[in-house]
Order: sequence, then C-alpha cells, then structure tokens
Amino acid sequence: MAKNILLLNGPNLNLLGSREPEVYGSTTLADVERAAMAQASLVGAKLTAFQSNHEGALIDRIQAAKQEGIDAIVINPGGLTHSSVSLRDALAGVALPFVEVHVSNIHQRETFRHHSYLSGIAVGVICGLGVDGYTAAIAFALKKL
Ligand SMILES: O=C1C[C@@](O)(C(=O)O)C[C@@H](O)[C@@H]1O
Repeated sequence: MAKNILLLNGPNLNLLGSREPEVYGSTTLADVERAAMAQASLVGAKLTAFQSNHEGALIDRIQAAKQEGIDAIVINPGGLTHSSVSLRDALAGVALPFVEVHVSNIHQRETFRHHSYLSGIAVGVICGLGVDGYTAAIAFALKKL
C-alpha cells in the first residue's frame, strides 16, 4: 500500500471550479485537495498536494519526491500533457509509479488534446470522470502502488 502520495496539478488547475465550468465542473481545487487528504488519512496514508502554473516548478517537485520517500504520484498535468517532453522525462527519471488524471474526456475534445506525452509511461490514465477521477486514481494508488 502506498503510504505517501503526491498529488500534482499543472497549469490552470488552480482555476478549477470557475474555469469553463461546463467542461470542468464547479468543484474547486481546494475541495479536491481536501478530499484527497481525507481519503488518504482514512487508511493511515499521507497525501501532499502541489499545484503550479510553471513547468519547471512541477519538475522540481517531481525530482524532490524521490528524496522525500513518495511512493506514488497522481498527476493532472493540464495543458502540459500535450506539450511537455520535460515533464515526461522528469517522471521517467525518478521512476516513481504515477496515474495520469484528466477531469474532462480529452478524447472527446480538440484533436490536439488526444495525444499525451505522459500516458505511455503512466501506470494508468483516467479521463472524463470529472473530479471523481482524482478519487479513483488515489484509491488505486493507495491500494496498488
Ligand atoms: O488544463 C487542462 C485540463 C485537463 O488536463 C483536464 O483535466 O481535463 C485537459 C487538458 O487538455 C487541459 O489543457
């Protein structure tokens, strides 16, 4: 069981709840992070949450995760999903298991959202379940990673 989970959210996910609510819903990132921490503590695990609009800050956080004894990462990379080789390299570099989450179903949207640089090295990918995707990914990470 993963005892130490890192929940990462990339660019613009700080706007969850107010950003394009017809696509992303009305739940805020603070709500998501609070629920995620409660979900982990229910089984005696710890969850640390971090959001940044900056690619380098996310990469620094991923690199630090290894030293901090993180067992698994749950990440919604936002738009960096479709553009960032560096984020993929960081995740591959630390070799920590991770689940990729998208609130929306990226395959129902614009074609530029259909490709993810991360999915090929993720343990699994959840998209289109709204913020429940985070809950599902964390439950999986807690149980299996
Ligand atoms: O910022 C986001 C959010 C997203 O990752 C999602 O959660 O559905 C999907 C991405 O295409 C988009 O750039």
